[in-house]
Amino acid sequence: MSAEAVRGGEASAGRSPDEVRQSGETQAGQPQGGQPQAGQPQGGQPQGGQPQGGQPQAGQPQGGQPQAGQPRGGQPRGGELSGREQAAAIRADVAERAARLTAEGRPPRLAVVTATEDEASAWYVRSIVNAAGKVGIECDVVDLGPQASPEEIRGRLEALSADDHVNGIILQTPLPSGAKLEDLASGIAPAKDVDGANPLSLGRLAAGLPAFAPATAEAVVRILEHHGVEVAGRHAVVVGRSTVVGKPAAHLLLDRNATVTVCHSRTADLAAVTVTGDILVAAVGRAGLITPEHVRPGAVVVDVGTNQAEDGSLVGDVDPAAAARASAMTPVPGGVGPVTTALLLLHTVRAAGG
Ligand SMILES: Nc1nc(=O)c2c([nH]1)NC[C@@H]1CN(c3ccc(C(=O)N[C@@H](CCC(=O)O)C(=O)O)cc3)C=[N+]21
Repeated sequence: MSAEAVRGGEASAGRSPDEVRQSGETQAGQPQGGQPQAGQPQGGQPQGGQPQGGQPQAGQPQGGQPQAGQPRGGQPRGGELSGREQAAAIRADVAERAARLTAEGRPPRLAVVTATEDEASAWYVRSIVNAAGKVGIECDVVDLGPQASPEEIRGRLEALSADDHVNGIILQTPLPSGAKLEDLASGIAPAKDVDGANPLSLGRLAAGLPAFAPATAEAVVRILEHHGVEVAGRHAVVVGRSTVVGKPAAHLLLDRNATVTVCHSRTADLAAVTVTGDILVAAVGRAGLITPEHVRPGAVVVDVGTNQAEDGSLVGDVDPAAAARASAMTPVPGGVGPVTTALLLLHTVRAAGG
């Protein structure tokens, strides 16, 4: 992958993570075996659904007013669904939990395993190390280099899984050719699988059982919750079917009672499908793939893409011009990305028992 790299881009569908949260009984984010949960508020009910008090919420028609798909005369458009404040709040919570764990003599520790020179991945690793340091999580980067063999990577994951000092493990993507995340990640102990990459985690997620969700997929639904965007009963269209983002995001949305459609590179007439979405999630890894014509007027758009533009800047999968048609849209940078990193840290303290 060169110019384009995404969290879970379709092209690199070789990654996974997971978690779940049910809108009821089983909650997600809980590793098996009575372990602590993954980044999820206890108590079942997704919060953030509908704030009381009549404040206009992004992406929610007020009082029977225009629905997505109808012109929204007079409604504010182009609202921004920032992830920065939410990420800061999550990190503050993580810092408290980490301090408690450290005081108890069991400092939380995350291992980041990487075998790539990909720029987006390198950026993410630096950002994890940096953020972990600030919240009091110890972070080891295990750089195996782009020539690492699948056996070598798997061996490391198994050793880290067996290491009592390590609470969380993330295997960065992309991987060297011939190595497949879905394959290798089965070497990550489910209780330490903080980016939900082990196929067991994804299976549990799909089955509605507790598991860590991929941080990026969880960030999609958390950002919607945070901004009070109603999900239940609405049509969510997810573009991209990677194991790290598209598929798990679809499951998380389904768990929150959305009606979910998943599109991909072989979808015939993509725009005809995406314009039916009240909520549109773009997780493909191609800059500008989603144009204004793909967006239902009044829809809420979540842009998961982190593509490097020719000038080196970071751009999403969604053409910024689409914001004018949306009632609200996540920015890139400053949207899903910061929440993703914060959730990975939250999963780590959860895995550590905090
Ligand atoms: N197993 C695995 N899981 C991943 O989730 C994963 C991965 N491998 N490999 C690499 C990609 C990349 N990725 C990003 C996460 C946050 C930002 C992020 O926070 N970006 C900032 C801005 C960055 C900038 O300004 O350059 C933002 O959106 O505001 C970016 C990229 C996760 N990835």
